[in-house]
Amino acid sequence: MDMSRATFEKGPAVSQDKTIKMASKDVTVHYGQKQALNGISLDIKERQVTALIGPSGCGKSTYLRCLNRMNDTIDTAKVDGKILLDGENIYDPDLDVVELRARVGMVFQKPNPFPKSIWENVAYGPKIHGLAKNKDQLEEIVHTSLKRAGLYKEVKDRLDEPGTGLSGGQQQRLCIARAIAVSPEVILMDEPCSALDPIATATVEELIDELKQNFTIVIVTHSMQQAARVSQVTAMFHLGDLAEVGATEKMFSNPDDKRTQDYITGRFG
Ligand SMILES: Nc1ncnc2c1ncn2[C@@H]1O[C@H](COP(=O)(O)OP(=O)(O)OP(=O)(O)O)[C@@H](O)[C@H]1O
Repeated sequence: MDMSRATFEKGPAVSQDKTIKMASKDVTVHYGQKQALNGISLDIKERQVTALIGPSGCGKSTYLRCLNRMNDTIDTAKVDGKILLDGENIYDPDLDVVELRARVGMVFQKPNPFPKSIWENVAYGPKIHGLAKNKDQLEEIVHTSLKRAGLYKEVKDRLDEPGTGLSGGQQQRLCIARAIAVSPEVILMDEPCSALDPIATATVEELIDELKQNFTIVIVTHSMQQAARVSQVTAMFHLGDLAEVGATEKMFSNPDDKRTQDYITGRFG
C-alpha cells in the first residue's frame, strides 16, 4: 500500500487543464428485464465537482453506483459498457473491488455512522486497508480526516463517544471524514444533504467546495440551487439517458437541450 495516500500528499491543488479521472463509455444498466440506463458516455474530470441532476427515477443514483461497483450488491442489476478509472477498466474481473471502493469512496443520503465511537468510525477504514504503520500514524490520520471534514473542533474532546450521538449534520461530516480517511481519489455523494437542515446543508456544501481541491467529487442532487452552488460541471439525466452535460453556469443559464430547460424551469421533475 502506498503510504503517501495515508498522509494526503497530493499533487498541485487545482490544475487548469483538468484530466479525465473517470470515463464511462456506453454504460447500460438493467434491473432484471427493466433497463435503467441507456448507454451513458460521460467523462468525470479530476478535482472538480460534477453534479448529476434530473427528475426522479431518471437513473442518477444507478449511474453513481456504477462508478464504484455498488450495483454489484444488487442481485438483479447488470452493468454493460466500460468505466475507466485513470484509464483502467473497473469492471475487470481481476480488479479488487475492496481496493476500488477505497479509491472511489461513497457518502450516502442518510448519515450512517457505525454504532461505534467517533474515533473508531474514522480509524476503521485505514486499519483494514493497512494505511497506518503504527498507533501514532493512525491517530494522525483520524485527526487529519476530522479536520478536513470540518468536524475536529466540535468533537476533539469526545472522540470516544458514539458517532450516532452527533447531530445529523455532524454525522454526515463524520461520514465524510470516514470516506476521506482512506485517501480516496474520487468521492461519490448521493444526495448528501437531503436529511439535513439548511444550516447543516450550508456547512456540508462549503466542505464540498474545499474538498474539490484534493478530490474528484460526483454528487447526485435534487436541488438545482445546490448543483449551481457546488458544482463546476452538471450532467442532466432523463429517462435513463444523459440529456446534456456542460459547465454548470451554462447549464443553468442557457442549456442546449429542451429537457434541461424544462427541468430547470420546473416544468417537470
Ligand atoms: N434496486 C433496484 N431494483 C429495481 N429497479 C431499480 C432499483 N434501483 C433503481 N431502480 C429503477 O431504476 C430506475 C432509475 O432509478 P434511480 O434510483 O437510479 O433513479 P434516480 O434518478 O436516482 O431517482 P431519485 O431521484 O428518485 O433517487 C428507476 O426506474 C428505478 O425504479
